[in-house]
Amino acid sequence: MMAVAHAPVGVATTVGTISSSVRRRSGFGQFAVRCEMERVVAETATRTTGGNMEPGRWKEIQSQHHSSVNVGDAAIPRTKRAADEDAEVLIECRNVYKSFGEKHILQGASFKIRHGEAVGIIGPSGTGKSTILRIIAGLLAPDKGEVYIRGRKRVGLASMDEDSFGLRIGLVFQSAALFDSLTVRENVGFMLYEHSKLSNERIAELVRESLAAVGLKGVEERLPSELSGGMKKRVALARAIISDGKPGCTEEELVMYDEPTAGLDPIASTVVEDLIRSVHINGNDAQGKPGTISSYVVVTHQHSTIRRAVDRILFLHEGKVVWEGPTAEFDTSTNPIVRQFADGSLLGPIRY
Ligand SMILES: Nc1ncnc2c1ncn2[C@@H]1O[C@H](COP(=O)(O)OP(=O)(O)OP(=O)(O)O)[C@@H](O)[C@H]1O
Repeated sequence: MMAVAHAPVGVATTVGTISSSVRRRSGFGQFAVRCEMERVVAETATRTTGGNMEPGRWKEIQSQHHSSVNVGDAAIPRTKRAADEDAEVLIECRNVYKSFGEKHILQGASFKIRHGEAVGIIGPSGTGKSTILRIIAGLLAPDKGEVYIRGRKRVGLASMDEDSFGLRIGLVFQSAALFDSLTVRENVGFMLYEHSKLSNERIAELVRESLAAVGLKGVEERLPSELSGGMKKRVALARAIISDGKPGCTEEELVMYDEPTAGLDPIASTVVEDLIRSVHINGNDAQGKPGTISSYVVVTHQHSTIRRAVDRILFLHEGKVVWEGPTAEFDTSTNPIVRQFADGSLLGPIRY
């Protein structure tokens, strides 16, 4: 079972079970920033219902989704259906605003991520895609609006003390964010060295399993500088999905990938796209074992990644979700913003 390495931001700087050698070489100067890299457990409060999307569009997406999975859905009373639909929602951003000084980045972003989904967030550069991932992960607080984790509102930032409410959230950063001075084993096992009481031998075993799941063997003692760009991304993925070794863990996991294929050649991109699919519950990992990641979100600019790795797209522009729909509809959408972006045209509503 892939599982928890509870690693909220900042806390790891004060709680230390990691071996002093690993800790020393990770470099504490950079740690406060770089410990963001791993999974973050989300806190929350109030169960909620309702949506932020236009009612018509929302119904359309729901009917597409449920027509394929719920035979005889019409016979189920409306109230039960609504409750079931809400139960599927892992993350909801409701009217989220975020500014950095005078830069108003998010301006009322609203959307939901459901159990089992593979969602892409796309949009022009600087429109706030990475910012929204950080907000979902609880690394950044919105100025206004709410984030609900499984229907319960997160208050403040993610912290070490909070209850995960049955959902672990992992974030894989664009740069892979590996510690240059640590080996692959130490990087992949970092949060276990830091936050678990497992023996070094057990952690090494879990690291090996996680690397095997992403198709890497025999690289444990290498340094990141000895890896190709594609291998670094796979190591980062292995770190995001490492198991804590506890049997019977039932917590769901959402993983968010920030530009996982940026800078890779087309073949290396395909490998990473397929790996992302393979560790999802609908896939089988590199060892042929069923994936365990419930849902994932990919921020990307790459057309190949949009087409190969995600099923539904959220298009973010000027701080809001201006279009959403199945990946297949992206190419045929007549929305002028989507058309301009898909065609890479200089003409249209998006201004640079
Ligand atoms: N901590 C911060 N302090 C100040 N400005 C920030 C901070 N984080 C992000 N920004 C700014 O917010 C804007 C949105 O950044 P973000 O990285 O979310 O965009 P993006 O859509 O992911 O962009 P890209 O596609 O180019 O990666 C940018 O102008 C960025 O410089």
